Formats: sequence, C-alpha cells, structure tokens
Amino acid sequence: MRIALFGTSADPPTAGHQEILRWLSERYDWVAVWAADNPFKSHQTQLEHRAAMLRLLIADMDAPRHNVAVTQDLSSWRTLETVEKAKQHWGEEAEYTLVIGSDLINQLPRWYKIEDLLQQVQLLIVPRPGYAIEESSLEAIEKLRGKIAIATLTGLNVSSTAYREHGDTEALIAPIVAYIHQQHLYKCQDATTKRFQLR
Ligand SMILES: Nc1ncnc2c1ncn2[C@@H]1O[C@H](COP(=O)(O)OP(=O)(O)OP(=O)(O)O)[C@@H](O)[C@H]1O
Ligand SMILES: O=C(O)c1ccc[n+]([C@@H]2O[C@H](COP(=O)([O-])O)[C@@H](O)[C@H]2O)c1
Repeated sequence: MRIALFGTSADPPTAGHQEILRWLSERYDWVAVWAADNPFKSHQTQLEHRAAMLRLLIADMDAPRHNVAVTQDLSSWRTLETVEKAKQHWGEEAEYTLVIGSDLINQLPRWYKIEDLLQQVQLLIVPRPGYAIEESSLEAIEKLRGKIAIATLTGLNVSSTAYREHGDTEALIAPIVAYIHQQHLYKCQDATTKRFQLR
C-alpha cells in the first residue's frame, strides 16, 4: 500500500493545497492530510479552526477514488512523530511518501531528526512557482540519505500568506471564505481589505 503524507499549516488551506491533494489521489492508494503547527512559524488561527477548514477543502474535492482523508491524529510539530503514528495506523509494511512543496527544500535539513525521518519515507517535492529546485539543495538532502522524487505537477501560484496579507480570496474556495466570515477569523485581514476597498 502506497500512502502519501501531506501536512499543512492550513492557515487557511488554499486551492493550491486542494490541487496537490487531487493529484496525489490519482497516484497513491491513500492520501492522509492533517493540519499542523510548524515550529518555524507562528500561526494566525487556532489549530481546531485550521483542521475544520481542511475538512471543508476535502469535502469540496471531486476525488472519484475517495481516498483522501483528513487524519488529524497524525498532527505533530515533528513530522518524525507523525510518521511513527502513521506506522501504528497503517503498519510497517506500507510505503510512505512525505509530500512537500519546493519552498521547503532549504528548510528541510533543519527538521527534527531529519536523517531518521528520511530513512522512513520517500520524499516527493512539488515544484512551486517562485521556488526553483536547485541541484545543490537536492544534493544536501541526498547527503542525508533522502530518496527524492519530483512531482510532474507544478503547484498553483497561490499561498496562505497571499490571503492573510493581501486578502487574495482567489486563493481560497468558497466554503472556506464562508467559514472564515462565519467564525470571524483573520479579522485584521478583513479590516485591511475593507480599508483598501474604501480608498
Ligand atoms: N501552491 C503550492 N505549490 C506547491 N506546494 C505548495 C503550494 N501550497 C502549499 N504547498 C506545500 O504544501 C505544504 C503546506 O503548505 P502551507 O500550509 O505552509 O501553505 P503556504 O501557502 O506555503 O502557507 P504560508 O503562506 O502560510 O507559508 C508545504 O509543503 C508547502 O510547500
Ligand atoms: O519535523 C519538523 O521539524 C518540522 C519542521 C517544520 C515543518 N514541519 C511540518 O511540515 C509540514 C508543512 O508545514 P507548513 O507550515 O509549511 O505547512 C507540516 O506538517 C509541519 O508540521 C515539520
């Protein structure tokens, strides 16, 4: 069984995350996604809300194989712990692929016990606009004995930051925009957007 593991800050989740999940769904037996805290970042919204938005993102997906699920109990600051939990869930025999965007390649060597982590998973890198994949960065991961594959998909040119900082609602799907308004999330962002609109 080939399992794709995809963790995201989901602050908020975007159409870019959804496209990646759709692509993975067509290529893996099972796709597990979860909302996580990232030790290198601060987050604007509570984890519970981010997980709820991720569930809306999956519910909105047209994945005919129905093999994508939010598996929130995998969530951890440390992906090594996530993989340990995944192994308890699906067993040692399954083949695990950790999915990251190309923006994380340079940060990856600083992750918790990265060599241990890279021994237990394959790494799939999704090219992201604005984040070229440099040979030297790949070599650094290979030195840590990482087994790398590059996805044939290039991610959309959207990000959670573009929504948080510039109110780029095109990055989001409608049910998540509705949830954000209903729950009064990203209020500073709303105020900024309104000020822009008033000018
Ligand atoms: N458009 C995209 N193309 C390729 N990879 C992406 C894209 N969006 C997110 N990812 C990858 O998905 C994972 C989760 O990303 P994350 O939730 O941090 O989204 P983000 O848009 O980068 O958020 P932020 O702007 O808050 O950093 C990371 O591995 C990231 O590299
Ligand atoms: O294991 C680590 O040390 C580690 C360091 C930074 C990020 N991560 C994980 O990387 C995933 C993507 O993070 P993000 O913030 O880019 O969405 C998410 O599952 C984080 O928990 C993991």
